[in-house]
Amino acid sequence: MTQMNAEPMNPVPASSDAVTLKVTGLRTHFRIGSTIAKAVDDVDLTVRQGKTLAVVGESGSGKSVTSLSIMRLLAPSARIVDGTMTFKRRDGSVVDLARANNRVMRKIRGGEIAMIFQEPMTSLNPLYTVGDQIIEMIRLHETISRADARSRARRMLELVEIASPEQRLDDYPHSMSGGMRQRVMIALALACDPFLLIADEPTTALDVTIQAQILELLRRLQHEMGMSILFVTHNLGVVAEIADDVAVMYAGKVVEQAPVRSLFKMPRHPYTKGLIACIPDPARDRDETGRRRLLSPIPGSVPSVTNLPRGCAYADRCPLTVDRCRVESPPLIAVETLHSTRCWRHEDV
Ligand SMILES: Nc1ncnc2c1ncn2[C@@H]1O[C@H](COP(=O)(O)OP(=O)(O)OP(=O)(O)O)[C@@H](O)[C@H]1O
Repeated sequence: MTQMNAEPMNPVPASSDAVTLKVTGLRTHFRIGSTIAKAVDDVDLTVRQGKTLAVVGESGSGKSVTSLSIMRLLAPSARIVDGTMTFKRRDGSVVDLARANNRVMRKIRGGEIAMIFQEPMTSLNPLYTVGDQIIEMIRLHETISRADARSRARRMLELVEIASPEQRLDDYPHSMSGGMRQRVMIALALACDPFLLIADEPTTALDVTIQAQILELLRRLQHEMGMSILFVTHNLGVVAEIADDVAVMYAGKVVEQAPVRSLFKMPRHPYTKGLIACIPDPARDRDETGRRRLLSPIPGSVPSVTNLPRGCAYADRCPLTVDRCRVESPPLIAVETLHSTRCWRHEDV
């Protein structure tokens, strides 16, 4: 195993309850002509230090807009209209990312919070060698000679298990395979030893064996570097592999957040329960005679964020809906320490 440093680079504090990022009441809306799309509407999230929070939900539920809000990389038509995003910085100070000025955000982006995407070429420039891109990233955030930055860049490639790292530094991204480019993007993201890594569907486009290798790599790097990870995915199977905590999003809201075991063992929102029932399981999905049983998909579809209902956005699809659900949107209710749900009927789930 390649190891850059035996000690965690961001040592995890004794208290496992230390929090790297706390998002409270985040609302990010888009203006489309005279219509308002409430892409993110009252999101609460907690990323614990040194832990992975997976944000899971169907397409369009607001996962990417949440991560882009944290990075403050939103499209010009988007606006953070409410909420706080409290981030603990490297120097121990605390900043509200919703209100930080652009100069502070430029320091934080890449240096303290890094992001990786589904498509590595979103981050990699095809015109520059891999080495030049990592060196430039390091020198943007640190006063360091080119030679020292190059040797750090080589160590970063070693860390992400790329063979012959010295030679690979001089390669262009297009000469590499998809899995290798993903590793380079991770090396680029981690070059400045971030406190928080936001990974937006980083394994979705890869085939399953490469996907498993990348998840394993992220787990190892997190252990060695002590960083927190916010992992965006629509795949609950991946969540089970990588997460410590899970936030389930639906129509712009977090409808349930819990430690991964509690969430799978005792989901307290009907939507989470429905998602879990959709995970293929060869043992469960056969009847007594060994015949394949059909999976039970959730009926209906997610309401449009330009026309959300007055009460719970899941009411039309939910088997537990009562009158109250259609008129009053439930708040996030704590059902246990670290476990909360947005459901009036949580006791009956
Ligand atoms: N630039 C934009 N202008 C208008 N609406 C947008 C824009 N970007 C996103 N949205 C809307 O915001 C909502 C949330 O989108 P988001 O990309 O966060 O979903 P997601 O959960 O990440 O989905 P996916 O898994 O497909 O990436 C969607 O309804 C989407 O159409």
